[in-house]
Amino acid sequence: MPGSKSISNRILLLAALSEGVTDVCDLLASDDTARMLDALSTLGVSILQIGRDHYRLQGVGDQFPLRLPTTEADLFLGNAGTVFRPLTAMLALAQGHYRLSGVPRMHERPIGDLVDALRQVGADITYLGKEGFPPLQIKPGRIHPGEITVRGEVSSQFLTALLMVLPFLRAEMDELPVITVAGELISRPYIDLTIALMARFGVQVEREEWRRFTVPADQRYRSPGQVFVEGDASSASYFLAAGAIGRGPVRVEGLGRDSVQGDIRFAEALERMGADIRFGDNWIEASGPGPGGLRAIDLDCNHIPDAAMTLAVTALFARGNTVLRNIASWRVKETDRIAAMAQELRKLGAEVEAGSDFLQISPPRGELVANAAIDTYDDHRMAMCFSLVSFGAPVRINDPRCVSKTFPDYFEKFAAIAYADPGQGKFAARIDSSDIS
Ligand SMILES: O=C(O)C1=C[C@@H](OP(=O)(O)O)[C@@H](O)[C@H](O)C1
Ligand SMILES: C=C(OP(=O)(O)O)C(=O)O
Repeated sequence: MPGSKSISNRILLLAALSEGVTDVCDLLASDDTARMLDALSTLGVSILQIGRDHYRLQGVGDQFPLRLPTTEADLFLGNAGTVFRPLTAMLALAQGHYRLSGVPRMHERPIGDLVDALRQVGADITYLGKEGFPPLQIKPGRIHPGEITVRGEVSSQFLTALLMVLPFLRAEMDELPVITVAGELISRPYIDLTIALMARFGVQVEREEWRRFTVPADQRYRSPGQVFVEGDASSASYFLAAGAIGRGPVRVEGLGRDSVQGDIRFAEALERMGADIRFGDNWIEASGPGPGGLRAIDLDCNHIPDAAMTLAVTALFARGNTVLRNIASWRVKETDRIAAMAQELRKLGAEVEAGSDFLQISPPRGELVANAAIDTYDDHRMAMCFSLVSFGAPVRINDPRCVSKTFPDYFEKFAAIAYADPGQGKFAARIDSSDIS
């Protein structure tokens, strides 16, 4: 598996904010990590590419207030939530003038909760377009330590962003910088991931439940020297589903039973659907009962928002009605994923009910509709998920290159599992640069 997007971008940011030199190995090569690398080097962080997936960063050091070598920059951050949100927090604390923008869809993805939270500690942030959304203008603020309250129900990335800069809100007296979460906190495993990676860079977060977070004074980010990025658990979900839908086995390498990524729990969902899952230290393997042998599932997906999309397409191969609950955050990601998923599944003959925060999917009574043209809405996960349809019927996937957000050679790898076992019947993939079928 290619490196985890969530780990890659966190490590790059933490390395940039550390004292010392960090060697980052097995970094994901994709649009989202390119946005982070470009932004950090524009901001004056020295980054050396040593090998294809190996980068050396010289951190700007831990200082209060935070100062970056570049004090004025216009940053284009694409559609990368794991870049836009954390950099907003970092630059709000830095004493400079920065403009942050992205693709049109990024300008429809909310950021108001994070901006409100940063303003509580003196950040100077202006909306350049619609109130509550990028693009943003950041100016030197009068940053002071204090209590921050942030809402947790739109995206966990706001809390992640605040946690990562919390060591820079160092109190001058006894007061500790504290973050309190208001309302429900969604996508919680990503917060565990943030805290685990901060610890690797020498900063221990203390928390009471998932409500109150603090960094005891005088902890600074220090480079761990060398860090390795685990394989991406969300990317693994497509291959594990392939193993479950076909007979498999399909083995993914680069992550295993002790993964720090929440999406590893996708494997449990497949198991509940009837797949056979095995874990090693550095691999996961899925095999299945074959087409038609899986059972539908009713699942609260709050903890696996990305991998849950893979379940929606796997549901086409399962007996019964699959219900995916607690997925309201899908509406503000790369596209409105609830609407997009419902629309495209229906093209295959599935019966789909889409609610504000759930999807119910019943597979077609007979065969899947053959040669449906699936639209991908510039959403990498739509393209990757719908490749699984090919286990049941030929399918065309429009604009497939959107996979470059997190997995540029996805279809080449997917085709490789097809060719690895031609005995599985009608399954074959044809790829050229503009068209996948
Ligand atoms: O922190 C992260 O790395 C991520 C958090 C999740 O977003 P939300 O917290 O908005 O659900 C997830 O969907 C995204 O792909 C990556
Ligand atoms: C939601 C996703 O991305 P982002 O990091 O841009 O939020 C995703 O990768 O599914």
